[in-house]
Amino acid sequence: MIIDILKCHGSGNDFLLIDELTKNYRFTEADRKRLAQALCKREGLLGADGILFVLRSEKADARMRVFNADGSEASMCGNGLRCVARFVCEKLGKEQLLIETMKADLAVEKTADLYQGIPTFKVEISPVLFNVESLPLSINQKTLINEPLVQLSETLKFTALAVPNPHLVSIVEQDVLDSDVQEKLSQFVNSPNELFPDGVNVSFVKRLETGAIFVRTYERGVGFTNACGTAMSAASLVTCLNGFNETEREISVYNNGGQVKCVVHFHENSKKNWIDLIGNGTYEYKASIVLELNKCEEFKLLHEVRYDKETALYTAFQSEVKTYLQTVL
Ligand SMILES: N[C@@H](CCC[C@H](N)C(=O)O)C(=O)O
Repeated sequence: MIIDILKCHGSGNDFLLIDELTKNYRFTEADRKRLAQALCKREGLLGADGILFVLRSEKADARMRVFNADGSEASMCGNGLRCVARFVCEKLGKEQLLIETMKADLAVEKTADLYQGIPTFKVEISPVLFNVESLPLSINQKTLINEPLVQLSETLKFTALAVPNPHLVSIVEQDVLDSDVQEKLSQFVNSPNELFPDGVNVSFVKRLETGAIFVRTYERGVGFTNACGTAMSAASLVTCLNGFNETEREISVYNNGGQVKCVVHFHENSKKNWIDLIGNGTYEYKASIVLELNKCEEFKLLHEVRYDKETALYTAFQSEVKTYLQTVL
């Protein structure tokens, strides 16, 4: 069969988007898993952090399913949702949409360019859950908010939250960021272990200045990525809880793939808490691949159309971010 692929990224967190909104591919669950494992391989012809399947929805404008590079399905993907927001907005000729995801229907909209010429989208990250069962995290307490988790570290403090995919966030200093602590700890919690039976996305956060943070994430099912949208949203919220940033105010979140903005809407007794994640949805190329679904690894690339202009604009933005980061990290 022939499958059309759109290669896109949000903050350098890159995806293969497959359109099932206007095309009838009819994948089984096993096909989706195999496609993710085969097409996302970095040493292969395509390579990506995950696949975004865009489907029809009965209750929203479209539905997004996200599969990590290892074939596991995630409940949410913030950077991916921005790419899906752009794709569906352009298909339907709209600027505001509702996208169905595994656990919530989320509002997305086109917004002012983050940097000249960069298509920018604001997406809702919710629900926000602190009860440890929602990750799940197996400890004898209801929540873990800026507290030690001695099984992982004797010195670091962690916050565990689901937005709604699971995140473990620690605010650290530069020496810890420069060390191999994050990699070792992330590999442990993402291998069979009793603390996080389903694994967890692990983010280390460095405070840069008021209203600005740097976030690096080891993603469940992938490894270190340039950026993780739900992690940057979760990290922004954690810095508000720690009193470093303020809710309802824009926070610049820097990452190894660029920068996004987050606005945290969180109030202790509020019925609904959420985070606005604002950033690019950049297209890299369109391609068609030929494969047999039971032999996904053996696919052939038919042709490619590249989006050179917008890719170049994003690269210019990234160099500005890198220059800034060299002065603060
Ligand atoms: N990169 C994503 C999150 C993708 C899913 C994650 N690896 C998980 O398994 O929860 C994002 O931008 O949020």
